[in-house]
Amino acid sequence: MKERKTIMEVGSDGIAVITLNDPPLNLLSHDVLVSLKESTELAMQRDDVKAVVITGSNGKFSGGANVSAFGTVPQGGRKVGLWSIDFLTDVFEAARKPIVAAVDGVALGGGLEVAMACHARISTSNAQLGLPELQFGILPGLGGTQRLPRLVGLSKALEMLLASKIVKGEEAYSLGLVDAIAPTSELVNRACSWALCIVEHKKPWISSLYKLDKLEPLAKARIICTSARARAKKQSPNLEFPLACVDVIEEGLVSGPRAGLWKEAETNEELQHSTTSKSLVHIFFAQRATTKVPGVTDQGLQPRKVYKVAVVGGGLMGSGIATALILHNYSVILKEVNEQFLQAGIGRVKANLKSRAKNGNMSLEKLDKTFSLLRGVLEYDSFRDVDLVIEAVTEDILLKQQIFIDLEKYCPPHCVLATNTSTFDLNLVGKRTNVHNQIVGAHFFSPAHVRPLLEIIHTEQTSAQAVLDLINLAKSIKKTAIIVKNSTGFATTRMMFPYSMAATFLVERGADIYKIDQAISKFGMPMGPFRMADLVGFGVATGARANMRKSFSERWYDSKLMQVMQEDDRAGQTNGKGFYVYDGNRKAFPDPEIEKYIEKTRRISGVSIDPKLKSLSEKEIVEMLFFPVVNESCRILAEGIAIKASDLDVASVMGFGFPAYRGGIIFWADSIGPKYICSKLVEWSRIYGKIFEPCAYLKERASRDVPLGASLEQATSRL
Ligand SMILES: C[C@H](O)CC(=O)SCCNC(=O)CCNC(=O)[C@H](O)C(C)(C)COP(=O)(O)OP(=O)(O)OC[C@H]1O[C@@H](n2cnc3c(N)ncnc32)[C@H](O)[C@@H]1OP(=O)(O)O
Repeated sequence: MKERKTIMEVGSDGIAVITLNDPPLNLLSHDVLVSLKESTELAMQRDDVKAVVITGSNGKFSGGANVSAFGTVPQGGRKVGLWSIDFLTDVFEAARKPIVAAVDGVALGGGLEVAMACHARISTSNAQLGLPELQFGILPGLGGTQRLPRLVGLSKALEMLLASKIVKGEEAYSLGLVDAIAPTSELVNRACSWALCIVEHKKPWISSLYKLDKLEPLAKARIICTSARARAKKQSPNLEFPLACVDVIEEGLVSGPRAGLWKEAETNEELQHSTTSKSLVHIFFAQRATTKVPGVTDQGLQPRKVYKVAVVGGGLMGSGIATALILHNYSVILKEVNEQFLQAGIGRVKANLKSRAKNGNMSLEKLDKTFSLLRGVLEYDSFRDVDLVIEAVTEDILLKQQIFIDLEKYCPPHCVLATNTSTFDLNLVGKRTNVHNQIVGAHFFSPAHVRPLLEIIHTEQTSAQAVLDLINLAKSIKKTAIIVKNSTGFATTRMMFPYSMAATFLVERGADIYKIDQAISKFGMPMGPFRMADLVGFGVATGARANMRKSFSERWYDSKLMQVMQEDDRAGQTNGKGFYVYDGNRKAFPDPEIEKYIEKTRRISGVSIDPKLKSLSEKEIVEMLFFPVVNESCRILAEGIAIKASDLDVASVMGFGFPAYRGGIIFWADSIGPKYICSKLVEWSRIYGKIFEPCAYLKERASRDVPLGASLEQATSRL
């Protein structure tokens, strides 16, 4: 028998408790909404029902609409406004009996919209409430754009909507989004009592849609909308949907909430079919798919509990990693080689915490408590009871090898031994040990306590348990992990090297540094390759570059530009002079002087200006920088280094800031088509050589017009 999507129980007090019942998240599928409608109508008809309480099974109210159904035609066809206006507004909110929401767990998107259409809301203090629809490039579609501003005020609503911000129950209460807080064990009872109080006129019966007290006067509201638009444009100049969100809210303020509801429904109908929304939905699922790892997560293994972690090396990476760990309540030992380095490392961790406190993300009391989880050491003696070690010293293979010899000697047998490297072959790192099954790569991105990606690398010999333990640790420190096979540069460093290489290749042949950076920023990257090189610093990653050059010599373009600049004491943002010059506030300015370094580099390399490359359009610049990245990503897939294409999408977005609304590198490439990309690479490789030559995987997919993101099985089934 088909399980019912809502369960209704009528108590002796005359309250019908309707429970959304589609675990784990009670997503609002068509079936769930139909069932909610039927149960609500039944409750309204029954004479023994005085009021209704809506709640969710499995400790969760609802995670909102099922986003995998976006853009598809729902069962029974699509009628704009069917659920938002015909049901939630005209049946549910207009009901003759009061309805109270009892919110635990999550009430997100459509889930919160159902709760806001109720006449009161009781929540637990830890419940998570929000309208994160904009993270999918759509607007709330069940009246959220109209009800949220009327419950919490326009400014707060815009802040929550435009940033997809989720608030906890306590904050929701202080904002007026919920009417009372109750512990989980008493939640439904409290909601029932509240509903009875409404029936007995002891509590107000409020329709959120017509609430006025929180709304700013129209003239002020219009100013707020105008500045919200300006902020949204500045923050995401390529995106239309944040502006559409403000328009829809404003329509409701100017012409009334019902007009706002219609505009919301019509706008959403369009947005759901947009490429932007499809790309963002893709990234959402791609991110969740990263930790489904054949041979690891399908083996019935349980992750071991990690109590104590050691970090070797207190430099920028090590201190960032240690910060990330203590921020998530791990006890951490930080090891350095001498007192001076140790104090510097500890100082960096403290500075990281202080900067969080300064930004209001942490109280001073919490800072002290968090900092107390860190202990600095100079010897390995205290490594005897650690569960996991992360080595994070400079990219020096001999040093790393020595450290792993020591780790084998001092750490317990179960201890996972991770190396934070961006390029080195793990077998080389552990070459002089006998613990290859425990060695795993943990490639963090700097600053490690901020950036959300972790690349986990395994060799043929790494045990599934070690990988699983690290996946689990990543989850607990809120990192998205992609799992890849051991090789030089792994997936992330390798997929991006052709990007900066192509950029300098073009500049040496006449393309303008600042025009390149501008084109790439306009495309949606946080900054262009030269501004990025300045930020990272020229001296950083020299060891990594040398290693990459050795492994990929046949398609490596060895530009001397940075070296020439370094010889003249230009090191990037750190010393105020790189491809840009910087003022005291770290503001970057183009520098005409740069031309002399480029000319010197041209003389060294024997390269001359190419008129075609000197006058590239912005579109051509984007293609010449990113198509080589697509090409290298194809090699990575062909060699089985990444498990699936969507992992590279996640890596490009979370590791390098590739715009999520383009879906990640492979998704974006497929939106252009492998045929076009391959034809361009063929054309450029004929003129400019190996660095642009398309690989066999790309050529083969292009010739058969099979998407690059299709798995091998999918690709084969199209034969
Ligand atoms: C009409 C409306 O206005 C439109 C909407 O409602 S749009 C949807 C709004 N809702 C959201 O944005 C919530 C998105 N989901 C989340 O943020 C998180 O999943 C969560 C906080 C609810 C739960 O997090 P967590 O417990 O870590 O579980 P998580 O792994 O993310 O999700 C569990 C499973 O549910 C799936 N899932 C979660 N939310 C989903 C959604 N809204 N639609 C479809 N699938 C969803 C995940 O893909 C995952 O599937 P898997 O097990 O096959 O990998």
